[in-house]
Amino acid sequence: MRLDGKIVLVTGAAQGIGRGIALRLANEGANIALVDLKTEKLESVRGEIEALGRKASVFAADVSQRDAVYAAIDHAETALGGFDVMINNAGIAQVNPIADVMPEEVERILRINIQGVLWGIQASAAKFKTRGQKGKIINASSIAGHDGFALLGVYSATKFAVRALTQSAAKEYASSGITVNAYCPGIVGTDMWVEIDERFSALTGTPKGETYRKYVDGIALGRAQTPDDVAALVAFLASADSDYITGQSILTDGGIVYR
Ligand SMILES: NC(=O)C1=CN([C@@H]2O[C@H](COP(=O)(O)OP(=O)(O)OC[C@H]3O[C@@H](n4cnc5c(N)ncnc54)[C@H](O)[C@@H]3O)[C@@H](O)[C@H]2O)C=CC1
Ligand SMILES: CC(=O)C(C)=O
Repeated sequence: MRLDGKIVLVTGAAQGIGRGIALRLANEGANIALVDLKTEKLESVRGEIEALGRKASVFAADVSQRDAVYAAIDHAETALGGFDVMINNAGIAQVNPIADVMPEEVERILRINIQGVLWGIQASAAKFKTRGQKGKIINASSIAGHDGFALLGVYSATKFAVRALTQSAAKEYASSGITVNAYCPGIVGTDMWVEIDERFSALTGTPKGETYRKYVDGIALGRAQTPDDVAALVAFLASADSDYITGQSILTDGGIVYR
C-alpha cells in the first residue's frame, strides 16, 4: 500500500481522523497538503509529517466555501508539485431531536458536510482533468450514512448524502480515470464524540461519558475505534490496490452496522 511521492490533500487535517489519515499516508510515502480552519494545529501536524521525512503544506480554508476549496487545491499543487488524491474528511456533528431542529443549524451542517464534499469532488476532478491524469477522491461518510441515528437525524442525512454524491461522482468521472469512494467509520474517540456525548447529556440528562460508553459497548470487536483504524482503510483507498473499486462507501466500524 505504498504511496511514494503521491500528493494527497486532506481536509479537516488539524485533529482527529484527518490528522490520523495525514500521518498514516505520510508513513506510506505520500506528501500531504493539510487543510483546515485551525491553522495552529495544522502547523503542528505539518511538523509531525516533516519529522517523518515527508513534505507538507498548510492552507487555511473553510470547505463550505467553493472558491476556498479550489484555492486549496491550487495551493497544494504549487506547494508540493502535483496532485493525486483528494480526501474530503472535514465535517461537523449536530445533536438535536428532529422536533427541535431550526433552519440555521440545518443550513450550517448542509454547507459543511454536503457542500464541502461536493466542492471537494468538483474541484479535485477538475484539477485531475486539467493535469491530464487519473485521480482518487475519498469522502468521509459514517455508519450514520447507512443507518439514521436518533438525535443525529440531520447529521445522518448529510452522511447519506455523501454516499449519494460518491455514487454519482463515481459514475460521472469513471471515464476520466477518476475513482470516488467513501469511508464509513463507527465510534471514533475524537473531539467530535466529546461534543456528541456532552450534547446527549444536556438533552437527555444522561451522565457525561455514558452515551459514548453505551455506543462503544455495542461494538462487536469490543473497543472504540481509533483514527488509525480509519486511516488504514483510507490508505488502501488511496493506493493502487483499490484501482478497481469505485462508488463504494465502505464500513469500518468494528461491527456495528452490517451491510
Ligand atoms: N468521530 C467519529 O466517531 C466519526 C466521524 N466521522 C466523520 O469523520 C470526519 C472527521 O471527524 P473527526 O475527526 O471525528 O472530527 P473532529 O471534530 O475531531 O475534527 C474535524 C476537523 O474538521 C475541521 N473542520 C470543521 N469544519 C470545517 C470547515 N468548514 N472547513 C474546514 N475544516 C473544517 C475542524 O476544524 C476539525 O479539525 C467527519 O466528517 C465526521 O463526520 C464519521 C464517523 C464517525
Ligand atoms: C460521529 C458519527 O458519525 C457517529 C456515527 O458517531
